[in-house]
Amino acid sequence: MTRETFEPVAQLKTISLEALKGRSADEVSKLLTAAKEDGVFYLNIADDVQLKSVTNDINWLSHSLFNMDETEKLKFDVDKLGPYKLNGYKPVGRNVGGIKGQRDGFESYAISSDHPAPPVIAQSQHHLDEFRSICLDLAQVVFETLSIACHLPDENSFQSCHSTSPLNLVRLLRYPGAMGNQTFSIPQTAHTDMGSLTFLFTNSPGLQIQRAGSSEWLHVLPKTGHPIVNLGDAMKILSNSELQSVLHRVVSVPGGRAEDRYSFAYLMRPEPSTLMAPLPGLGDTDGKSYHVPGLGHADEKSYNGEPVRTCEEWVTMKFRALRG
Ligand SMILES: O=C(O)CCC(=O)C(=O)O
Ligand SMILES: [Fe+2]
Repeated sequence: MTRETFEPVAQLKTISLEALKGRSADEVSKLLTAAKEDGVFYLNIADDVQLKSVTNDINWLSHSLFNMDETEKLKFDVDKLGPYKLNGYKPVGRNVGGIKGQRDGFESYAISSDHPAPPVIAQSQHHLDEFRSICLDLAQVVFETLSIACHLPDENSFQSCHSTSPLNLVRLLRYPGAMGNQTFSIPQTAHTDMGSLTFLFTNSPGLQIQRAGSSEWLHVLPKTGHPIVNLGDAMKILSNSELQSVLHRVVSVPGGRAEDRYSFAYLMRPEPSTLMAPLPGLGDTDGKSYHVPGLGHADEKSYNGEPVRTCEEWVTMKFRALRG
């Protein structure tokens, strides 16, 4: 496989976690630019020994889990384990694919709360807890830095609406290589993530992004010790579109890969009761009044012509549209 197969390459900013923690003015401004212009960046955590070890553990879990028999995996069907799709297995082909008429080409397993799960997940519980806790710490640094850069007061900052939301999840993914090897295919269709921040870990190329206003797809190549951090729709809405959510997809390049592609991510979402509208200080709702049956307290406001929903209601609505 040649590197040329994965051209053109996205030149993303690399943000140093250490420099963010030290509140380096240059790094704060670099992060803000990346969040405004790209909605995605590499986070340099290369020196973090604990994270290196836990990513190995999660990789092991992922291989063990996906190597189980399909019938075993389907006993934990994500669509049968709760409305928010926070736990369980999605087989290849359940979603639409990236090419018209084709289905998706990846299997995934969502893990959030205590739920019936294969024994291998129970065995990895302490690794999962460690992984979540590290990602929450990383997210806190990113939220605090972006809040400072956007001049947000503590009480209405990005971190104020994120703690350990029950809507957060770990997602393990496997893209079977044999399926993608014959022709160009798009196993994961173009989408923006619905939540706030996604910390994506992978050793394999295949991820592409498209910048706003461009039709060109750019490859995001994996970088050891650097999770890829995406901003999702929630950050765009909370920031009144000051910050971008990035459009991305996963492709298979002909002849580029015979082996399976693995990735895993920690997906962060706001707390369930957070209103999906700009944070005070970054914008305003339309001031129109809506009555939306069943939406309780959110019926007074609208944003961009849509009723303002809580994050919980909004996640449910997004999933209905995705599977639809
Ligand atoms: O597998 C990847 O690299 C991307 C996964 C992704 O975009 C997602 O699960 O939302
Ligand atoms: Fe995504």
